[in-house]
Amino acid sequence: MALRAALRTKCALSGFLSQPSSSSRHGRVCASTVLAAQQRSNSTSSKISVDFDQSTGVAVMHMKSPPVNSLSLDFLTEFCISLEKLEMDKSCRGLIITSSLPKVFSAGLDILEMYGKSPESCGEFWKAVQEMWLKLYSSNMVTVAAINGSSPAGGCLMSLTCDYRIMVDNPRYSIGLNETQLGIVAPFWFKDTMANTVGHRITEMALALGMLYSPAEALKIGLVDQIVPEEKLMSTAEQAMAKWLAIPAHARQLTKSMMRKPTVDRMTSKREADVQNFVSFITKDAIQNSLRVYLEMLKKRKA
Ligand SMILES: CCCCC/C=C\C/C=C\C=C\CC(=O)SCCNC(=O)CCNC(=O)[C@H](O)C(C)(C)COP(=O)(O)OP(=O)(O)OC[C@H]1O[C@@H](n2cnc3c(N)ncnc32)[C@H](O)[C@@H]1OP(=O)(O)O
Repeated sequence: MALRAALRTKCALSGFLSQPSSSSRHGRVCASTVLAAQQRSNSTSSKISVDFDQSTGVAVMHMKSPPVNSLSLDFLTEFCISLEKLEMDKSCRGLIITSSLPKVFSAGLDILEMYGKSPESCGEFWKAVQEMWLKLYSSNMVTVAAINGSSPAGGCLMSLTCDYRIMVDNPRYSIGLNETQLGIVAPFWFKDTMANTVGHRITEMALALGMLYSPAEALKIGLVDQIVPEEKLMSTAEQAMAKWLAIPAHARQLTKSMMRKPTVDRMTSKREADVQNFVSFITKDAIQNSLRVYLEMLKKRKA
């Protein structure tokens, strides 16, 4: 409810995909300049910026929340607002999600939202995570993840909700659902999303061991669809997008829904219980202790 209220308030306050301003009142301008301006629009919030090209119907969402694009409540709220607005704009048919930060696509859920927080805060946070997943996994747009850095846990989940994943081929980057390494358990809908992509057995091993894969390994198991050099990432994403957009929209959307609906329905039917499960699990002393140890390890690794 809090997320929905925040979405309503923010939507009302901010103009999204701000109308391109015509510069004609400042005198004569080149027609192609005006056309280009009319065909592109930009929206920026503190953690997300969106470039929308009306000539292609494709928006690029840049995650820009240093240091690691962790999915905090604020980040998720902004993310969902941006997504909802794009979804409502009938001229937007495709979305590419990428990171503006070097080396990191997204570090996954913000651990500080789960550590030392009240049950109420944890519950609100979890609802926002559910909302992000639901919106992305059932989006009518073609969604492409352009993964230009590490993408553990919730970052991997975000990528998995997209229709197509392209990752930069840099062995320093990794991707996977590594929750067990933090002493926590990926919820059933994280597991379902991964199993729908790479199959049951690979998911079982990957989750149990908290596996993080290099781009080449991720390609091998089908966790990503393509790996490319960094400089080719966006052009490859645009090419993939064009291929998906060439399919008649109703046929593509119905097929997507047919493939994903059982997973979406399972989650939505258990949504409340899932929040309760998360809150009671994450606030346990033993789990809080595991998160503390993991946070300390992250800090030590840095030192
Ligand atoms: C049976 C019932 C089950 C019910 C369900 C119950 C529970 C499910 C619960 C939760 C599911 C959670 C999914 C998640 O997403 S958990 C998050 C997992 N994420 C990670 O493990 C990533 C950790 N981070 C890293 O590995 C690296 O930071 C990374 C490779 C992403 C980047 O490395 P880099 O060297 O560039 O940066 P660092 O120096 O490591 O980090 C900089 C800074 O950022 C802090 N930080 C990193 N990740 C996070 C994060 N996820 N949340 C919050 N903060 C993060 C890091 O500590 C550094 O901070 P500081 O030292 O500068 O203060």
